Amino acid sequence: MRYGGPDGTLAVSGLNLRINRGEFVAVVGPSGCGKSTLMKLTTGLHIPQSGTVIVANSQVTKPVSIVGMAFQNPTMLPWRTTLENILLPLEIVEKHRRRLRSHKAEYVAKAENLLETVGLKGFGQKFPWQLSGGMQQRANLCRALIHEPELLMLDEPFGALDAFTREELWCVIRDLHASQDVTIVLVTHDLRESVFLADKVVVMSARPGRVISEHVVPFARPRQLDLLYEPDFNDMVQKLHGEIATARAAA
Ligand SMILES: Nc1ncnc2c1ncn2[C@@H]1O[C@H](COP(=O)(O)OP(=O)(O)OP(=O)(O)O)[C@@H](O)[C@H]1O
Repeated sequence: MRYGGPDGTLAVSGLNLRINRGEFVAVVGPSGCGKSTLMKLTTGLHIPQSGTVIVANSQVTKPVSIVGMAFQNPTMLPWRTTLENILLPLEIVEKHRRRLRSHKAEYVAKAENLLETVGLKGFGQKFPWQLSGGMQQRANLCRALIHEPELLMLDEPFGALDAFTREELWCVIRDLHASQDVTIVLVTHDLRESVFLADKVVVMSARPGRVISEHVVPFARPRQLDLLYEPDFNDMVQKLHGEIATARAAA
């Protein structure tokens, strides 16, 4: 995938990655290696000049509707309540749009249920600007999940949060993955986050990005935050750190 025409930036090249249904995969790598590009290729926001992207057995040629996305900065519409923001994707995805009109109460109940799951019970009527950064990020997750996506793409969703809020949200994501039949791809700079959450951590090379290694995370689920202090956990984090440092140096 190259941006900006034939002389533009080659963001990813020779990138091969297979993700199984229901799997939780974290993607890590040096800054600017093409992690976000990989997300955009997977969701059909960009179409590669060569190579193919296949999601749910179909080649991606346009934005994929079975996907939910959450990025670092929650872009909530300030004039809509949190609940109305969460319902927004349903107004966009054709399949849901018609149903939303006739079954509004059902969808509102679902949004309220999701708000409760992420610890925001009763906050649906607040406007986004009345919520803290961590609360907005939780609401952002609800919005990504409202149409029951089969694939959830998370691009640095907790990057802007303090360490405690981030760990709380790791647990929210962990529980969502355990309770819903959803495949999750998480792009992150935080190696502890990748090892705590994922089934498999994929390391990318420096730009143009390709996969240089894949590591199965051996820790049993459900994982508790105590795991962060286990020697085996820290060994794995350190190993990943070393690989990324080497990939950066090779650039
Ligand atoms: N729309 C675009 N137009 C031109 N170049 C782009 C565009 N988007 C990304 N790039 C370039 O492609 C390369 C890969 O970018 P990408 O955002 O995918 O990397 P990343 O690994 O997500 O970066 P970071 O770790 O800093 O978040 C970078 O050199 C970036 O400058």
